[in-house]
Amino acid sequence: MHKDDIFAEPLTQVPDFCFDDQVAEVFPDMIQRSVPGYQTIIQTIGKLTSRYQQPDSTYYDLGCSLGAATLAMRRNISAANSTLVAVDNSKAMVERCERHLQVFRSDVPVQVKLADIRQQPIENAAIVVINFTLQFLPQADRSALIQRIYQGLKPGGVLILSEKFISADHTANELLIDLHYEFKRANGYSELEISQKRSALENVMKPDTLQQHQQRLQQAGFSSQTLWFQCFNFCSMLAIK
Ligand SMILES: C[S@@+](CC[C@H](N)C(=O)[O-])C[C@H]1O[C@@H](n2cnc3c(N)ncnc32)[C@H](O)[C@@H]1O
Ligand SMILES: O=C(O)C(=O)C[C@]1(C(=O)O)C=C[C@@H](O)C=C1
Repeated sequence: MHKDDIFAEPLTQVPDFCFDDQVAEVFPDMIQRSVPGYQTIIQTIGKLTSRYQQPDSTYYDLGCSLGAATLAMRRNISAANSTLVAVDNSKAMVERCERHLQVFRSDVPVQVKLADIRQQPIENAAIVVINFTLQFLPQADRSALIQRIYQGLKPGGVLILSEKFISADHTANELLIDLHYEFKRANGYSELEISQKRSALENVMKPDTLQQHQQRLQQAGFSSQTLWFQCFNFCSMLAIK
């Protein structure tokens, strides 16, 4: 696995973060060392897939990157006539995702698409996963996507939404951010790497509060929702149609 040292040297100007070749190359190491509970979330997406699968359905992974969640879903689908659709608008990610999926054999067909998730039709879905991707959409576009997902889910279908979040409570917010930085330090990132990555993400990743997410899911029409994972300022939610 290639080590993420993208922000290790001082940069005169830190460019906006983007999912280019350089990031795609180190992504497994980057996400593992940056997102607390990432492995737990991926494994649980697998468990939730075996629980909520339905025959004759489509499964979506929106913002699939290298396909970690796609693979976890695919490994756990046994229902007849299932199809997976994995979507990402980074060419570097999609190319690697396709190669990655070919390494493991499966009878469940996967379509990997280079596209904007805002344009991806959602139809006949048993499960839709958006793992740490909604946070990269302009805030004004988030509700429309969640509404389209709701409409594209079958009755009993589920949305699994993982996000970094902020807290409206200033003290709590500072604490969770600080604990996240401590996690990064413990995983070998230097102060310089942490601060340059923060600058790179500042303009491109705008996290919502948990309340905003919960309200958005409710307004879309989901009959049931729960936070099933939280570690520091990272969480995953499940919403059922
Ligand atoms: C943090 S990564 C997602 C990680 C991945 N879901 C996983 O579980 O390993 C965010 C991904 O979303 C993609 N992305 C961001 N905005 C997008 C958009 N509008 N349409 C499609 N993909 C998008 C990026 O290219 C990137 O690969
Ligand atoms: O490194 C951070 O501080 C993050 O916010 C982590 C985060 C994410 O939440 O998606 C941001 C970008 C990288 O793609 C991987 C993880």
